[in-house]
Amino acid sequence: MNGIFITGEGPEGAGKTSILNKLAEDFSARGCNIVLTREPGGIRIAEQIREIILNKDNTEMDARTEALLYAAARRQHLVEKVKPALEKGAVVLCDRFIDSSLAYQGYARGLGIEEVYEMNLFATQDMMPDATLFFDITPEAGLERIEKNKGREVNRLDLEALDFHHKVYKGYQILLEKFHGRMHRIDASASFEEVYLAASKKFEQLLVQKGLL
Ligand SMILES: Nc1ncnc2c1ncn2[C@@H]1O[C@H](COP(=O)(O)OP(=O)(O)OP(=O)(O)O)[C@@H](O)[C@H]1O
Ligand SMILES: Cc1cn([C@H]2C[C@H](O)[C@@H](COP(=O)(O)O)O2)c(=O)[nH]c1=O
Repeated sequence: MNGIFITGEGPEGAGKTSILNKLAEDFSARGCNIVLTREPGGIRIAEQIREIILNKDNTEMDARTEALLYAAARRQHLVEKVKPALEKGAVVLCDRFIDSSLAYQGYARGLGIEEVYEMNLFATQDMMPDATLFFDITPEAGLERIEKNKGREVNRLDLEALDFHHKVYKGYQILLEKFHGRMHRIDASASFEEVYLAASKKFEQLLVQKGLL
């Protein structure tokens, strides 16, 4: 593939969406071909699956059903949007990807990181991101930001107990070790300006290395 596939990961309220939006805006202005997208979603079918997964009324959803739905949305999004963009040499910037499944379904839901990884590799045909920016924040601090953000709709996973969000955080720490070459930790507890500076520095480095900037 000619482009580069970069994902943003982290617990709820880490600031991923805000930072990725600004990266896309600023680097597009510098002439980069940025495709900003998200998971679950980014295309029609995956947005429909998102509605099912995140609907607050779907409290009876089984953990494996949940994991399979995320993987199904991922598959469709990858073939329909991500791969074609990469083939055209774009910088694909995706808000969450496989690591979310490993942290949330694999570790926090207790399905097993390796089991969920295997199932997702079937969905992606072994495709993984080139690099991942991990926005590191404690669950308490992230959830506090979300509470202050009155405009944001609360989804089914936000409503999980604090213990679940602690497990998600622990899951991500395991992934940081497992994928230390790919995942780049960014301290997301700092001010927006400081977090953006750290993220844009790393992002720029990745694009330069790939010859895309
Ligand atoms: N560094 C920061 N300091 C304080 N508030 C921030 C910071 N970054 C983002 N915020 C605010 O925190 C809230 C959550 O940010 P954002 O939606 O970008 O996080 P997120 O990681 O995408 O969350 P989620 O994954 O739960 O959707 C927003 O109101 C945003 O303006
Ligand atoms: C891709 C993916 C996501 N999740 C969870 C993480 C969040 O709680 C929601 C997505 O909401 P956001 O506001 O867009 O961050 O879904 C997950 O559990 N597993 C996944 O693979």
